[in-house]
Amino acid sequence: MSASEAVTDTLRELHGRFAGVREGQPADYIPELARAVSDDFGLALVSMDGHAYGAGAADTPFTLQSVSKPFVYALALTALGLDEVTRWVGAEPSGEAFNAISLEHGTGRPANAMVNAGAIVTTALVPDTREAPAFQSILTCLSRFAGRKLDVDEGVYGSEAATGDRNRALAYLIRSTGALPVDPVAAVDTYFRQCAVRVTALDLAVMAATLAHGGVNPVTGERVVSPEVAAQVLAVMATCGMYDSSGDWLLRVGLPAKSGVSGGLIAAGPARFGLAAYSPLLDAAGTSVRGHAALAALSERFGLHLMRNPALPGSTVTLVTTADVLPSAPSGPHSRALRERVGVVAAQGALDFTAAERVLHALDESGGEPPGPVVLDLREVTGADSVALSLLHAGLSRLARDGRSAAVVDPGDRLGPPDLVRERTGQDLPRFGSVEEAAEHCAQTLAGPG
Ligand SMILES: NC(=O)CC[C@H](N)C(=O)O
Repeated sequence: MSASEAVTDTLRELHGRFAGVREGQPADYIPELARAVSDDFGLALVSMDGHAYGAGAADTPFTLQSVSKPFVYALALTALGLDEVTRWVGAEPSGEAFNAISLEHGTGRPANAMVNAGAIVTTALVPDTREAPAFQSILTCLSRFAGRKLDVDEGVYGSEAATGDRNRALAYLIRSTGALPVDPVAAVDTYFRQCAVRVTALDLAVMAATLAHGGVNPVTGERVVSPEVAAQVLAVMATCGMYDSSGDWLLRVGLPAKSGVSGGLIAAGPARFGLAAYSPLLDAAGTSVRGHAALAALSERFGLHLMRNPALPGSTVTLVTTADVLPSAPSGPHSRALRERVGVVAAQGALDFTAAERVLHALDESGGEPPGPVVLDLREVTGADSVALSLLHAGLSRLARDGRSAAVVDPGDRLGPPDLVRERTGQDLPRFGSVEEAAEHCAQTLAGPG
C-alpha cells in the first residue's frame, strides 16, 4: 500500500493546513458537548470500492447529533415511501437555523427533515412496535450505514435529555398543529438517543459513501437502502443539509452535506466518494469551522463540485494480473517465478480522480508478495484530466521512493511528454510499446545484471 498513499498525503496536507485554525467554539447548550477536545481534528474519505483514507483524529469517537438526520430520514422513507413521508415533513430549505421554532403555514409541517422540527417528525415516523422498537431499528440502520455495530454515548444522551426543552417545545408545538402522529415525549427521547450515537470520522465517511454508492455500503457490500431512497436523501441534503447556509455551501462546495453540533460533517460525491470531517469548534450556524474549510478544499482539490465536474464519459476498468498470465508471455529466458512477480495494471477510458485512485490502488495490489515491479498499461486510456495526471505522477513517484520499479506502456503519451513525466515523478520511467516488452524488461530487473 503505497501509491494510494498519495491520496492520504492530500488529506494530511489539508489537515495540516487547517489544524491551526482556532475560530469557533464547541456547542455548550448540550453541556456534555462542551467537554470536547478543541484540538481534535480528523478527516476521512471512502471510495466506491471501499478504500478508506484518513488523516488526523479520524478514529476519535464523537456523537452523531444532526448528522443522524439524513440516515433516519432514509429509514422513514424506506418504511413509508416518499409520498407518505412528505405528508408529514416537507423538502424545502427553511432559510432558518437548525433549531428554529417554525412550521409551514396551514399544514403545520416542518420545512424539511434536516432541521430539528423535521427530524423529530421523521423519527416519530419510524415504526415502533414491541418486537421492533423504533430506536432499535434506528441503531441497526445507522450501524449498517457505518458497517459496524454502533452504540450510544449515555453521557451525551443524558445531558441533552436533561436540557433539551427547546426540542420538547417543538414537538409539543408540532402535535398541537395535528401534524405529529405520535407521542412528543417518546419521539424526542428517541431523537436524543439517535443524536447521541457514537461514531468516528471514518465511520461518517463510510456512511456518506453508502449514500453516494446508491445505498450499498462499499466496505461491507451490504445494501442498506434502495438507490431511490439514497438519491432522495442526497437531494434533501443538497438543498437543506447545511440549514440556512445550504445555498452558499452548494454554490461553493457543490456536494450534498450534513453538519452536526458535535463537530461532525459529511459530504457525498454521488458515485464517487464519501467525505467526512470532525472538529468540535463550531461557527454561528453550528457547523465545524475546520471541517467546513477542509471539505471545501477537498472538493476543490479533487474536482468534486457536482455542477462543475460531471462524471467523465467512458468507464475505467483496471485489471490486475501478473505478467505470467499474459496471452503471449515473454519468450525470454526468464522463469515463470520471475514473471509471476511482475504485476500488470491496465486502465481504460477517461481518467479522472475517481479512476486515478483506482489505478493507484491496483498498482498497490499488483505484483507478488513482496510486491515486485509493475507494468502500467495505458493503451486503452482515452484521456486524463489534470487531477488524474497529477495523482498518477505522485503515485508513480511514491512507488519509486519505495523502491518498486515501474514501466509504462504509453504509446499515446497519456501520462504527458517524457520531460514532464520526469519532472513530476523524479525518474526516467521506462516506456514500451507492448506489455510483453515492458514485462520482459521488468523480469530482467528482477533477474539482476548476471
Ligand atoms: N445541529 C445539530 O446537530 C443539533 C442536534 C442536537 N441534538 C439538537 O437537537 O439540538
